Amino acid sequence: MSTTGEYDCVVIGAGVQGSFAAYQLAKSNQRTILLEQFVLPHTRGSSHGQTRIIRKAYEQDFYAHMMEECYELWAQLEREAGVKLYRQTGLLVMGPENSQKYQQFKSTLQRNKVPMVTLTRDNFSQHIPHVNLAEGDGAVVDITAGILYADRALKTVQGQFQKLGGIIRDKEKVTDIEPGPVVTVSTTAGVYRAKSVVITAGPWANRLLAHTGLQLPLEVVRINVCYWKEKVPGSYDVKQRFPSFILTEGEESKDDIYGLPSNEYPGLMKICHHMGSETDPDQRDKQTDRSDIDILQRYVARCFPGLLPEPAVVESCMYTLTPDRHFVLDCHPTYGNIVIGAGFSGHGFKFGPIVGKILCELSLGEVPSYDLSPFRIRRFQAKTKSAL
Ligand SMILES: Cc1cc2nc3c(=O)[nH]c(=O)nc-3n(C[C@H](O)[C@H](O)[C@H](O)COP(=O)(O)OP(=O)(O)OC[C@H]3O[C@@H](n4cnc5c(N)ncnc54)[C@H](O)[C@@H]3O)c2cc1C
Ligand SMILES: O=C(O)[C@@H]1CCCCN1
Repeated sequence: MSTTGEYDCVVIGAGVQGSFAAYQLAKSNQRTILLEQFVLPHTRGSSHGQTRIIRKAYEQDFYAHMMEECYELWAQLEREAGVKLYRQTGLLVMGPENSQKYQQFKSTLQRNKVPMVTLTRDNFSQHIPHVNLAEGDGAVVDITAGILYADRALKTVQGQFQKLGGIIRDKEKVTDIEPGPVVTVSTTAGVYRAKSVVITAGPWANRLLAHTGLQLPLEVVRINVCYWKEKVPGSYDVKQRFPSFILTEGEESKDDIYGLPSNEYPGLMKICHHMGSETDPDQRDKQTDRSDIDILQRYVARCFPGLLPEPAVVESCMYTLTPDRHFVLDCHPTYGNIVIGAGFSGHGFKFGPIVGKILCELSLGEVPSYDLSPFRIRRFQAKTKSAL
């Protein structure tokens, strides 16, 4: 059966960003439809899984600043829906004391007056048992950081969107976008017309943008999401107040290694490498490279003596990376009523509520609440191929 409809806005892609954009649009009284290619909930994109880190500890002030309001928006959603989405764990940031990256994390926390604790080599093991701090590494804790219950968050925001009258159509893949003052969106089941379209297609962003003559410099990588078994159950448990952590650089890798306390699978701690191997999003499981797991095994053996240095569970997820690892939040350069949220580069979940708000503002032609210069498409210059 074919469906057609007229809307104020069509949002393409029901991951965390599209779901929050749709919710914000519905809150602004926009007749909104959210289209998703797979049956919801699914594990084929970037927003699935039980947990994500939320933090203000960043190298850049603009992220720490956006997170101020974002924490409030998460709390607002929790109150509105009567669910718990956030749990404070603190975030331990470790890295070579003299490296620029580690120092930037530390100074951003200080400048933005984020409650924090600096650990010395002497008191480190008293506060963080069962972890070896590498020689020359410093350690600070962002006290306000924690974990978000990701799957639950997605379900909640989609539910709130529907309560506001929003429509979700899953198992409905967008196959064409025809730009114009009224945009026509064709799917495997129908045709929709809307004053504006928001594209939040995660790893598939360039597939959709191809219909609009735009390609962004995005690289899709597969991440092996590894869980490691505690030798003594409970050693790294969220209930024992073990924190989440980020290692900014280590002996094993120049890229971050990060972890979350045991929570979703009792007795298993999640530790991953913040980089993976390139993949086609439709062929994710054909990418079988395990070099990230090798790096992690060496790291766990060196620094987490209470874990077995072999992953007990490996799941998959994808990052959509921009060259500078900053997001794309912008209007299409040729068609102002096509709004793009893409390239969340493996750190976008925590920003969902604020990304949704910004994409809604762009879609309504309002002045965005934040300076979007780090997120504009024009920063890519020569790398952005416009086929028009
Ligand atoms: C292993 C891992 C760990 C992470 N850790 C953190 C963390 O600790 N903290 C944090 O803040 N962030 C983290 N992130 C990043 C965060 O999860 C992502 O930035 C975020 O989920 C991206 O959401 P998205 O909505 O852009 O993409 P997606 O979730 O991929 O959503 C895009 C959706 O669009 C749909 N779609 C695509 N094409 C079409 C089409 N043609 N028609 C209809 N629908 C379509 C897809 O099916 C998909 O559902 C992590 C990511 C991974 C993979
Ligand atoms: O966004 C985050 O907070 C984490 C940090 C480490 C890499 C993966 N994403």
